[in-house]
Amino acid sequence: MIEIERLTKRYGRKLAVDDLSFQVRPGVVTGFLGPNGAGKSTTMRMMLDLDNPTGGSVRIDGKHYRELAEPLKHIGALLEAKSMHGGRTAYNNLLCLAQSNRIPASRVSEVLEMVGLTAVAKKKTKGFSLGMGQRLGIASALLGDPEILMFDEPVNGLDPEGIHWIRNLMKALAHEGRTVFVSSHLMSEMALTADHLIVIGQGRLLADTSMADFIHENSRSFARLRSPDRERLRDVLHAAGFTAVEAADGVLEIDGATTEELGELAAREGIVLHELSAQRASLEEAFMRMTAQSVEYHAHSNGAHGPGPGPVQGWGQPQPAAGPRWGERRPDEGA
Ligand SMILES: Nc1ncnc2c1ncn2[C@@H]1O[C@H](COP(=O)(O)OP(=O)(O)OP(=O)(O)O)[C@@H](O)[C@H]1O
Repeated sequence: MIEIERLTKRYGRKLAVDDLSFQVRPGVVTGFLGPNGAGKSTTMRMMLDLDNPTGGSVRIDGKHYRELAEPLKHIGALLEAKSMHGGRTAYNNLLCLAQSNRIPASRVSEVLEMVGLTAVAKKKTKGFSLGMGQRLGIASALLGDPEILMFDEPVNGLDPEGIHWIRNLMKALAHEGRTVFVSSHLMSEMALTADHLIVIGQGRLLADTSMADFIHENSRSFARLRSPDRERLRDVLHAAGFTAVEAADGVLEIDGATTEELGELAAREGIVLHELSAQRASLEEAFMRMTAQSVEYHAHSNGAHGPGPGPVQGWGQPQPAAGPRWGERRPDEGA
């Protein structure tokens, strides 16, 4: 278990992490999300005692990192900018780490095998590809067989097979009862991997919730109906008390009705349907709605980014209906 309490980090005038409190629990994969510059890496560095907090604390299994005698046996981490000694072989890089934590040398071969690097164990790491470097970083995280694992952007540089492998590895580690904390910019990947989410924006906690609730609370769900008899369908829906909105492709979109209700209504009225489908936003859309107000860097473009944000129900308080999204201009930015 990782416990973050009132964690704060200030760099000069920049408040990178702002009074952040949350816990990362064992047995599930917890995703760590936030727009660029939200403070994720700073938070992760403070978790590993690589950066000193301005205020607040991090506890790893109830202790501060520096109180852990052999930290690799408690927490293993893959950080984005993991530095390995390029002049050493993969094996020797891991052996040095193992020796400093009184981990038997036999474990080095074991973790190299686990990450698929046995064949290049005796090669110097300076020639490693990004993907091989990631695998070696993951091997170093697994070295001490720790109960807590932290991965910052683990799929960076991995090919589809590698992405599949790391996804299954994280799930398996969580299934064994370990604490798994992972950050990623790849929303589709996060949606497939994480059970729980911690979302931050501008250093502050925006959400601490299950994946399912996050998507449910931050997205519009509606039904799509397509019929060659659209006008009559619209009248029938209206008479039944449903509001149908016509989308650009001529499909009717109806909020607040189940596909069962709508299908049965159409059948009763003898209306042919060519499509009847339930629509639910992706994690990416939900994330963009949730974090719209806290995106630090905005690209200047004409912003072709799918459906615009509608009213959002946040955590106990209503969020602004339509904030700037990635690729959009903020109202105060002028032409
Ligand atoms: N050493 C530093 N000195 C000054 N400012 C810093 C330093 N490290 C981070 N920051 C600032 O703190 C904020 C948080 O940065 P951080 O790298 O933690 O964000 P992040 O969520 O990991 O971003 P990204 O998704 O882009 O990796 C940013 O505004 C960043 O510019």
